[in-house]
Amino acid sequence: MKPLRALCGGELPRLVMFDLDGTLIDSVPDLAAAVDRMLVELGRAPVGVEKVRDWVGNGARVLVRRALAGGLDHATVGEAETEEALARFLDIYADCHHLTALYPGVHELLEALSTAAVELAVVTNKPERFVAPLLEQVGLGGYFRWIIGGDTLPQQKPDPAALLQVMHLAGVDAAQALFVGDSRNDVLAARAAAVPCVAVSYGYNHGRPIAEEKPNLVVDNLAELF
Ligand SMILES: O=C(O)COP(=O)(O)O
Ligand SMILES: [Mg+2]
Repeated sequence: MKPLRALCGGELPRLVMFDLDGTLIDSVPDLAAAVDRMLVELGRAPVGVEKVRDWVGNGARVLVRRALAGGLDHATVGEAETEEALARFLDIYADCHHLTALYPGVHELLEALSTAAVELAVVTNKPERFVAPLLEQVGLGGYFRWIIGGDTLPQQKPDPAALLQVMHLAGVDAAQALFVGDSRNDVLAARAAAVPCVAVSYGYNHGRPIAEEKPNLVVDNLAELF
């Protein structure tokens, strides 16, 4: 696991925290199906998977607001409209997990890290209630000691609060930890927590190359890490 050691001062990290959507799982086909069903129920036109791919990354509430606005800028969407649509979306998405799949290399990396007794966590902006069932469904049920969702704490990424919380629970400082994500929010959260950040090139970053955010390392497949 040479690339991991190189990022953590020559030692293996003691804790690796992972983003979920776009990093471990390709969840956009299901998220898009749920967004489109919500829009149709509200009497609007569906938007399709490519648009939704660019709108994921700031949690369910922002995703729904972007869908209502038809674009990234959702400032004009009203509160009552948001609440009604969000309730529908959460209800629909709860039954919409059959298209979600693991990315290549994920299972192998998690297996290698847990064999090396590295602690693992998920830090996602996705609502917490969906995380454990999804991990179970894609065969990652047993790997993660801590799961922080987008509604677990008052703050979401890019705020570093969730990363700091997991490091505190694990008794690990920033130099012994690593964060792996796919979006600008992940790189910013890791930087604010002073944790080295690996970014995957295949995820969801509003259609922009993640290298622009200057993570410590970019990989095309997580298997490159070991
Ligand atoms: O639900 C989202 O918006 C994205 O979640 P993520 O933080 O796992 O990428
Ligand atoms: Mg992500």
